[in-house]
Amino acid sequence: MAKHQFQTEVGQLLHLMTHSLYSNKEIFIRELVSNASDAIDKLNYLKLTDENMKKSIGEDWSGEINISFDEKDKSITIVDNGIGMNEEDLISSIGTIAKSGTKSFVEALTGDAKKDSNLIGQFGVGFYSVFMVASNVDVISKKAGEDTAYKWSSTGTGEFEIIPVTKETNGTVIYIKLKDEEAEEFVNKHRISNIIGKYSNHIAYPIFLNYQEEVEEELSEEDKKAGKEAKKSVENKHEKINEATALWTQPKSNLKQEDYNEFYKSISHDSQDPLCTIHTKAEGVNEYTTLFYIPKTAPMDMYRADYQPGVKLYVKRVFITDDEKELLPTYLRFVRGIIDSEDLPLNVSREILQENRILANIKQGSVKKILNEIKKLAKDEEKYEEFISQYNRPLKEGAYQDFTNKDLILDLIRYKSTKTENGKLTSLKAYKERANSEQKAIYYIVGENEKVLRNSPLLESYKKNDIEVLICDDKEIDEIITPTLGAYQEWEFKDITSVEPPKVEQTEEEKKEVEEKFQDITKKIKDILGESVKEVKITNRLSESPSCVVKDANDPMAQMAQMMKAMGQEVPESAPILEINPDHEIVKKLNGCSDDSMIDDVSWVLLDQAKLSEGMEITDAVSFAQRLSRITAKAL
Ligand SMILES: Nc1ncnc2c1ncn2[C@@H]1O[C@H](COP(=O)(O)OP(=O)(O)OP(=O)(O)O)[C@@H](O)[C@H]1O
Repeated sequence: MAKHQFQTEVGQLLHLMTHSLYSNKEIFIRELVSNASDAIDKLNYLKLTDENMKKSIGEDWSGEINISFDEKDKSITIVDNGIGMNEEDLISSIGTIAKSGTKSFVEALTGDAKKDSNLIGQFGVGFYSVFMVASNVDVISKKAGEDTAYKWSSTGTGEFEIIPVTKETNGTVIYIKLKDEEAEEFVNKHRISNIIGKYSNHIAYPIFLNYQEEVEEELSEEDKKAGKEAKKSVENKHEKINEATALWTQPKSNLKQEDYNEFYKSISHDSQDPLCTIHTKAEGVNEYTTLFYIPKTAPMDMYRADYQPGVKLYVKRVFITDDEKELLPTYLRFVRGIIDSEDLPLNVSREILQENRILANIKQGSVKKILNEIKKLAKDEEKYEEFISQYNRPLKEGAYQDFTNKDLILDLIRYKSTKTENGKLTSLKAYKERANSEQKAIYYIVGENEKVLRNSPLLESYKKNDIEVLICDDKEIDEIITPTLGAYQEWEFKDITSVEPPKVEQTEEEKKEVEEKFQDITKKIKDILGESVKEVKITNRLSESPSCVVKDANDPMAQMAQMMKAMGQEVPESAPILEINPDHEIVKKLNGCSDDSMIDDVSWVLLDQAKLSEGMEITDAVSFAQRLSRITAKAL
């Protein structure tokens, strides 16, 4: 008898399952049935592709799931004739954490039972949900093609044990001894049938419910009159309780949204209905069916490098893989669903898949279809807000990655802007429609804090000229992606921190005159600030602020830095250009000032407060405070 300790995270998880996640307990049946169906999928595939396996399990083998219950024993048993597990599989699949996601699951728990139980499937910890209702679980399994069977048992506390046992056929038996307080609810024919009907109706294999029922003999009228007593006997029932047809093979006209929703829940483990359902049959050069869903809430692992892909590949209804990230481009990794191809060979290997032309066509068609459906969704403002709140970021990735569909994706992305308020967003199309047709550019500013961006002195001249500026406050992605976007319908994207400000009414002569007037002071400030600034110059982009900092657009190092950032490398910030406002009181007075220590202090304050207004860090906060005190003292 071999005892094993659960890995720490499994231990934590089990503790949570048994103590905290008490709402929606019924999903344990869905999770176990879905595992059984996956196990049959795997063997089905081997039967079709591996002659030895076909011989070993027999030509006539076909997958099925059997559920039985025992009222006296307070137990439910779920049996499948799928691929099964050997000792190693049992340890690695249901003892240790096979997937790194489980740790994040434990970390992501909110304490809200309903939300937390919704997380269960997303992290692939489905099996453990059984401990919400079980006091003891035995998993008896024999791997197809092997001789020894094993029994895994656990009470869901610190450890589990595995022993060899005898079992004739391949597959897995899950014996669930229910906690006393759960038995009444779940050891019940109607309850089990309802749960299966709700979550597992379209599992592609038959699910049978086996139970015993006491039946009374039907008496004839004569016998009744004669007072004969009806004999009672116990009958063994074997009833199919699901449709057992792959949902996506049915014509759309036969399916209700309700059917689609339940199927979605069974494949995604999400407890919410999907935001959008896209069912397509493609006929022509390639024949295939796709059924895609967009979840209401983005999958928890969307920003993890080891995210689980959400699309399963089938060939002629035979499951091939659910672990292929190439089925859709990475920016659509939130999409859930299936692709079923009529043309791919059954024995496709991963290598073949990656360079397969048929699959490439399917992928291309699927992306177009999904993007067009999102475009349709955009017509419903409320629904689209919901969508954008979850998926604006992956769409931005798409505009960067997917050159073919860039224009379509740009139409789907939404932005904050100086002309939107209260969390409302704008499309680029609407931006363009609002703008003066002479503008011919889309202006934007990037940073990490919306409030700082909205108050940036750099916006002053745009406001004065009634030019809208996009507020890109998702810095991590906007900073890399926006400069690479090029143009939207011929209007180039322009970063306002590195382009000339919009024109103000000023002749060349007037400009020259002002520059000459401030020539000495700008030189003095540059001498004081030294390497901290690249240049100091007079600007006409400001109205209320005395100064601002901008990037040097023509600096080849700045372009290089942009490229390095896009490749995920750390880049040292290069010195900015300090621009000062000749119409501002401070600058005017500074120009006539003869107190050198005052000029020194004010020069640094002009630089530091301009940096602070852009949300940048200043090098020496203590000196900044001291300078302000000195200036204030003199001014009083
Ligand atoms: N009935 C079964 N037959 C064969 N293997 C099984 C069975 N049940 C579970 N397993 C194995 O145990 C693993 C863990 O199952 P679990 O339900 O915890 O997660 P999962 O099914 O991989 O993920 P998810 O719940 O997201 O689908 C499975 O991946 C599978 O390898």
